[in-house]
Amino acid sequence: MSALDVTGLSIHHASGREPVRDLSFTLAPGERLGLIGESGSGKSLTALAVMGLLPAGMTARGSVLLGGTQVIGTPDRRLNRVRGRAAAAVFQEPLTAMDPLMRVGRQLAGPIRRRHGLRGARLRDAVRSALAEVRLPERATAAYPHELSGGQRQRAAIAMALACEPDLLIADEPTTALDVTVQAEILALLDGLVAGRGMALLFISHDLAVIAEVADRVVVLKDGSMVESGRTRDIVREPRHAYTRSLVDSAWALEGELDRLAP
Ligand SMILES: Nc1ncnc2c1ncn2[C@@H]1O[C@H](COP(=O)(O)OP(=O)(O)OP(=O)(O)O)[C@@H](O)[C@H]1O
Repeated sequence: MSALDVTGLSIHHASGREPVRDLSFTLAPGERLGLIGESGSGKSLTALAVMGLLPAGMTARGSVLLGGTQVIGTPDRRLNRVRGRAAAAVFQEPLTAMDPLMRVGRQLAGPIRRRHGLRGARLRDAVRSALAEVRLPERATAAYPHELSGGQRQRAAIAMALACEPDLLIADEPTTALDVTVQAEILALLDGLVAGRGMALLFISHDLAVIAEVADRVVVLKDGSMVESGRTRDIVREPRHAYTRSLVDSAWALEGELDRLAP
């Protein structure tokens, strides 16, 4: 069974607009797929539709099979049993997933307790090892989210997503708000965690260089439609669509610029 099977997904807005049109892609267990496109191309709405979390006024048509469960048209209370286990998400701004008034350790304890039924000292140990897994120091347990740096907050949000032991991790621009060194650390962390746990990964970014680092295959979105898909290596070497070519050219131009400035 696929970790995710999206067929003919369209997203409609009450105004009559269709920000995502007829999108299809599949993710096998343990596979890593990148979704790339410029701002407004429909990447985030696709991620939300996969989780059954579209904002009010938006509806999805087509089919989204998440771990074998049809997401489209399924009531929230049933999807709640699927979310977390079949898929968990991390977003650009980790604070969206965190309660600003609750210490990090307690926030992490919630999903761990629900998933594993642990209490007391065993729960505290599990929280400690979840923090260690994302390379956060033990003292982060007692911190409020605003007391952590942006990179540390993203690590905590990743730990919360992983606490549910999902088969699929959806990462929507998880490094975009971070500075370049921290970005590289978070990417390396995600890479190791996804490999170590054998999770599938849907990685969303507007940055081809970032996608190339983590994804085996890529789907290119433009104005809500897929213009190209294939193995990342093939797409970087031989883009077929003019839009993909422009993404590849600008990624190489940046690389060239860095080479030129190198001592
Ligand atoms: N809640 C909403 N209500 C109305 N329109 C929306 C809503 N969310 C997104 N849109 C519109 O849908 C389109 C796709 O948005 P989406 O956020 O999926 O793009 P994106 O590719 O993720 O862009 P970015 O990289 O900037 O996040 C855009 O035109 C956006 O303005």
